[in-house]
Amino acid sequence: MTRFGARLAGEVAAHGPLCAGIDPHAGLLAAWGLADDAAGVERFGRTVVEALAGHVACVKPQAAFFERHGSRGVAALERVIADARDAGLLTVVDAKRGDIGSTMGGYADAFVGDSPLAGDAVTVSPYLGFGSLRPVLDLAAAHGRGVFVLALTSNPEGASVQHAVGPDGRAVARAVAEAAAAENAGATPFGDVGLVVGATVGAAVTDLGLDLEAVNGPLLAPGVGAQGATAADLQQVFGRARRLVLASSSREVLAAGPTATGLRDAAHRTADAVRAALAL
Ligand SMILES: O=c1ccn([C@@H]2O[C@H](COP(=O)(O)O)[C@@H](O)[C@H]2O)c(=O)[nH]1
Repeated sequence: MTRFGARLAGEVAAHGPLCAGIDPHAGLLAAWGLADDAAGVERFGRTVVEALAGHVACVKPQAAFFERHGSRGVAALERVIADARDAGLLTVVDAKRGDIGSTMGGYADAFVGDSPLAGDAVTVSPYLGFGSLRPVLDLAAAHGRGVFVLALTSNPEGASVQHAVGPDGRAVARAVAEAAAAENAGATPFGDVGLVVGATVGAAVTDLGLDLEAVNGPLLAPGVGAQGATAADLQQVFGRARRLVLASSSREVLAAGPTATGLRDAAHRTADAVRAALAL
């Protein structure tokens, strides 16, 4: 079994450091001529997978846009994940789950276990304490899957929690980064426990004393495109940790659909800009 980190490193080397989001917003569904229902989000997601398999390192379906259609929407998400698996395209299921450890075991089963909702990796929230993530970290490792832990999110509201300084004098985000680093110690080319660090966070990484190079795990960087960050911002935010960066862009790429050519061209353009900005 090849671990997630090793598989991701291979895909990034082949296709560039871009994870394309699959976010079937109501507005995008309308623009693509699709209904805002479970069938519409399924067609949307499957179209993106078909267009981008073999062209990007991974895709990131946003669970919320499928869940808003209830059980049929969840079934659509399962179908999109299955298509990606069949096409050899890595998936990061953006579910941002987090709960007390015993319940986290349920989420672990759902997203990194044997369930049809399991992709290659899942996003999780550490704000019930990093230790509450133990079930998902352990199950992901047992299945060769990955976990992306929210550290410095791309939204401005995140700072009120993530920049707060704990009793040990460390910012919350720094404590999260150090806990992830401990999970990845010694892994090559890097480990399976990544962080989410927005491309929009400016100088926060430096100001809060995060050593992202030491994390030695993939750094998922949303915010490129619709949220205003540019590829050039990645160099400033990530500095010496740039080999770990996996930029994420959803709306900007998706707006170029629904044709396969439009989606591919937009994804290639973004991946090329990211690669150039990071001097990879
Ligand atoms: O800090 C975060 C974590 C996740 N996201 C997710 O990314 C997309 C938005 O991407 P756009 O390129 O801005 O369309 C969406 O699924 C978010 O939940 C994020 O934006 N920031």
